[in-house]
Amino acid sequence: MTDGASHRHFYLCRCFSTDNIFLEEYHTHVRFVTQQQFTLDYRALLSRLGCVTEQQFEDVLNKISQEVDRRRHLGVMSAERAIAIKDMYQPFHPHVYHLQESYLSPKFKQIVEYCENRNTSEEGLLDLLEEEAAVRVYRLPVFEKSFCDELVEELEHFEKSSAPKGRPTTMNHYGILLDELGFDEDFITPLCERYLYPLTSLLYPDCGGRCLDSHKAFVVKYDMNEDLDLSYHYDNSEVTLNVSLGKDFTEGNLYFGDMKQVPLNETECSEVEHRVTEGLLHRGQHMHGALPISSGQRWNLIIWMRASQVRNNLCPMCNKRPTLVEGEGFADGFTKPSSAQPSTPCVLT
Ligand SMILES: O=C(O)CCC(=O)C(=O)O
Ligand SMILES: [Fe+2]
Repeated sequence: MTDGASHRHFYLCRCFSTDNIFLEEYHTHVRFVTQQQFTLDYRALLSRLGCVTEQQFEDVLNKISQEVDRRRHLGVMSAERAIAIKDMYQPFHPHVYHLQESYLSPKFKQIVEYCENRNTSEEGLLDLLEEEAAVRVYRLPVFEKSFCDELVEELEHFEKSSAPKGRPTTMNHYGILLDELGFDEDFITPLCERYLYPLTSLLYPDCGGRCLDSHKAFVVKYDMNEDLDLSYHYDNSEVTLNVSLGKDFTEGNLYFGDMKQVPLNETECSEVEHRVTEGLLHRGQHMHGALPISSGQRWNLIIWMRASQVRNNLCPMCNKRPTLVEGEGFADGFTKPSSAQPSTPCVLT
């Protein structure tokens, strides 16, 4: 990452163990600090959503307790899995772990080259991009098809192996955490630094697009017998890239509403199609979800890109100044101000 960010220490916000706990059955996110607070805040709402009996409420409390437990141990468990994977897993296509120019679509490289020129402008870049699929959601070619096929083959091979596997996010059950599998250093980090940040700098200067310094990368998978869709949410990112890798699928469009501050009843959604090899760039706080696929299998590469300078002021998940707690690796992208760090301000325009 820029300024040697990979050697920096990153943190989580304390809200990670209390906020945004997703209750699948009720398609809603909740906050749990104490049972008393939770009952007061959510009993009536949950009962309107169908959680009526004592037993149902008890089940909800148990689910929350399991999720909180999972989150508390997540960093350590993930680091342990990464070590075990390195130890026992034999990659099928070892070369896909190292980003090469030949994996990238020539048009993508041309767009990035444009961004690196001296006389660039957002307008000039928008002319080169495929389309603005929804407000400030940009479509662009990213990979060559042959690379997408090999990457999915690699991921399927990993899925079938006996190596330990984590869950990409609280909301996705199926998919792969790419840092655990060893994609960070030679693939995701160079993809971000060399290719994506020049783009985000021009497209999202107001959301930290010029000072992105860490990421969380994962692959989500939808299958007729597994997850079909994804509920409406915002990401734990400043800017997200979502690339369709295949395989064959029908439906499963993304839909975008408004920024998370806008009330739902004032929101109109627009649907955006996934096209294999192409990526969609969007603001992390732009609410979105995925419609169910109606056949096949859909794999997407998701990169949540984060700007410590933005999130250090306001945690995007609890909307408060973050209270830092220790985490592993890039954690959730928060940093402690330190005199040892260069203090070039990231200007938000
Ligand atoms: O299924 C998709 O394409 C969207 C996934 C997504 O929004 C996420 O994982 O944050
Ligand atoms: Fe998302």
